[in-house]
Amino acid sequence: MCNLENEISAILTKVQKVKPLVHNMTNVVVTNFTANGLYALGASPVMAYAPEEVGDMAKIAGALVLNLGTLSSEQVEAMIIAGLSANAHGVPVLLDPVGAGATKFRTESALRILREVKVSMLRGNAAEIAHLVGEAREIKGVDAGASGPDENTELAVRAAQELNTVVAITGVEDVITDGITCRTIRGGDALLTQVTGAGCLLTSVLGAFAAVEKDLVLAGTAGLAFYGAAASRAAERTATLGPGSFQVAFLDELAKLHPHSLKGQVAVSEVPVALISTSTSSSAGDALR
Ligand SMILES: Nc1ncnc2c1ncn2[C@@H]1O[C@H](COP(=O)(O)OP(=O)(O)OP(=O)(O)O)[C@@H](O)[C@H]1O
Ligand SMILES: Cc1ncsc1CCO
Ligand SMILES: [Mg+2]
Repeated sequence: MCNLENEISAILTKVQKVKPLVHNMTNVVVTNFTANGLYALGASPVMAYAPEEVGDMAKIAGALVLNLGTLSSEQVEAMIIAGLSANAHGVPVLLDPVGAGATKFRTESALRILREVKVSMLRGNAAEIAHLVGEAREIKGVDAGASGPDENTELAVRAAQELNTVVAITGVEDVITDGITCRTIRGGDALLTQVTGAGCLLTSVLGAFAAVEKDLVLAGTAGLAFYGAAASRAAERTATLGPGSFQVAFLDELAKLHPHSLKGQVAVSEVPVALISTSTSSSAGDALR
């Protein structure tokens, strides 16, 4: 498993070297945090929304991130223009279906984008992803409800197979899968749930990793692992202070990430997909502890 750690670390180094341009069509709540988080990581953010320009911006980006957090029908149309341009130019498209399941418009818009655009990676909390495959799970606005199974490997594999994309489900434990390879990533800190946009920034960070690595399960594993490591380190310093201090420390820790930052902070496990489809999953040992 040392090999996996080396491969993951090399992707971080590549992000820091290439500084990929990430085109974000995101929500009004998290725009500034997303830009600052991408800068901290070493990437270049740009936000562009006008239907007249999104096609041109998407084609020069390293990745396009579509986030439905404060969507309007006009924005969905612009996202489809951007997505099709990205598809035509080989630019990976990431979708964050914020609040899917909370309203019909959100669920239908996410499904429409998945139908009309080739989405490379879908990242959401368990409730959002569940609603996209017709499984009802408690969702409170943009937050996953407390109920539901602890493990999301089965849901992630099913979603990846049915929606034909790489799926990342985040929560206490993160999962990433293309329906064939499946990994869980355990790290981070519950303080992330008290900072708005921790999930939205994560999707954009995954965009930066996808921009430099074609194997999207590997890119996603790296993005999830380093994001968790930065959060764990920030929480070590600020847990007694609160979410405001944590948010600032988290940006600082994203900027300090280096290839050895995962040590002792994050556990990555391979989960055999054959076991997932027949029963609830079982993890096959920690890879990075
Ligand atoms: N209880 C927890 N303990 C540790 N890390 C967590 C916990 N809950 C979520 N996270 C981490 O928080 C980050 C955001 O995931 P989350 O599932 O909360 O996204 P989200 O619901 O889409 O967030 P938002 O919509 O507010 O941006 C991920 O890195 C995830 O691993
Ligand atoms: C709070 C909130 N509402 C719509 S988007 C958003 C940011 C976190 O998803
Ligand atoms: Mg979210």
